[in-house]
Amino acid sequence: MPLLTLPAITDLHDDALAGRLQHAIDNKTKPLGALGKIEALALRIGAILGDAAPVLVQPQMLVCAADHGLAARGVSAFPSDVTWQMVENFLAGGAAVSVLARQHGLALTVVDCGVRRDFAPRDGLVVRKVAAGTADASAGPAMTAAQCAEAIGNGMAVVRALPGNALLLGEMGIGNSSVAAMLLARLVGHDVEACTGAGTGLDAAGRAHKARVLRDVLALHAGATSPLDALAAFGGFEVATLVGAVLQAAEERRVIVLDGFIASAAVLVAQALRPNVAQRCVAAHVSAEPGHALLLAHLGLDPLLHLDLRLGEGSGAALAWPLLESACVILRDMASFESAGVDRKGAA
Ligand SMILES: Cc1cc2ncn([C@H]3O[C@H](COP(=O)(O)O)[C@@H](O)[C@H]3O)c2cc1C
Ligand SMILES: O=C(O)c1cccnc1
Repeated sequence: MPLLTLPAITDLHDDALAGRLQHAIDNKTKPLGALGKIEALALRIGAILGDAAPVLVQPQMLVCAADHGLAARGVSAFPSDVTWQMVENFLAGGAAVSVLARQHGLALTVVDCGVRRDFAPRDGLVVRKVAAGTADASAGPAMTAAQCAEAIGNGMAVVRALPGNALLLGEMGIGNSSVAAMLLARLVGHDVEACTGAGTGLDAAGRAHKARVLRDVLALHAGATSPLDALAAFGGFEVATLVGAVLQAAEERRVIVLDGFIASAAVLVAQALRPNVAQRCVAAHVSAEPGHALLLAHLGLDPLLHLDLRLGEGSGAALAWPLLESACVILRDMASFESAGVDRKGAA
């Protein structure tokens, strides 16, 4: 009996639709290609939603939170308690992702995937706790295969219950930039040093310590080479839950909006499991974490924004959201040369 059945993700390739979308964009009242990357964005959203006049409805910001045993090894500038404190802040409406989600009309759902502290029930909180934090990955696997499967299944179930056709990815979990670095190093083959950044703000010595710890953890789990084994070895519950969320959203052909390094690491795992996932993705921005550019390049995704963000939470995805809406409005509402009676280049 498999622990979990992952959805099949079809290839979106559709020459007829791609042709219609390209024709629509090229006939808008502008020089060819003049809307730059917004044109590519419009083509992508149209392809994902299977519609030459796409409408984004009920966008969902999903912030998955959990704690990491590895945080005890001093790989973050902040203590693990910040994870639950920030969950409270998300729910109280005061965090960056809370205010940006409110500004842009994004429904915010926070998932307790494995935070060490329990939360009082309230609107906007979904409890899908696998355990109170992962085990220390420097001593053994962060999670068992069964826990990993449970978290992925949780992410699938959470998205299944959410309306809309767009999913924005967010996360919170002190220590999780280490998880993203190790997943990138293992699944793509980069040296871990190149994947390791300051996270919440380590200085040079702290970053060197972090890279040493991660190198040892990678060596301890040298046999964890498959996507699921690597995910179980390094964690975390929020990343695994996001993997499930991404797979479910991909199956349903929702537009998946990546945030920073950590949310993107969940997409890296999902794409390694199901190679058509990245077709459904939009990279909101490239974060200041050095691994993020490497990760996006591997996925073949071109980030919309370069803002030196290094926050996570889904904040960058929320900031990029208006660009997705603009891309759809351009496809739907902008006049064509014919409809507006504007002469084309070379017309008499
Ligand atoms: C106050 C505060 C708010 C945050 N919101 C997101 N993160 C971010 O920082 C963490 C990753 O960095 P590291 O691996 O160095 O711990 C994640 O929880 C991430 O979302 C935050 C971090 C802090 C301190
Ligand atoms: O890029 C990110 O997602 C990020 C970077 C630093 C800290 N937390 C998140």
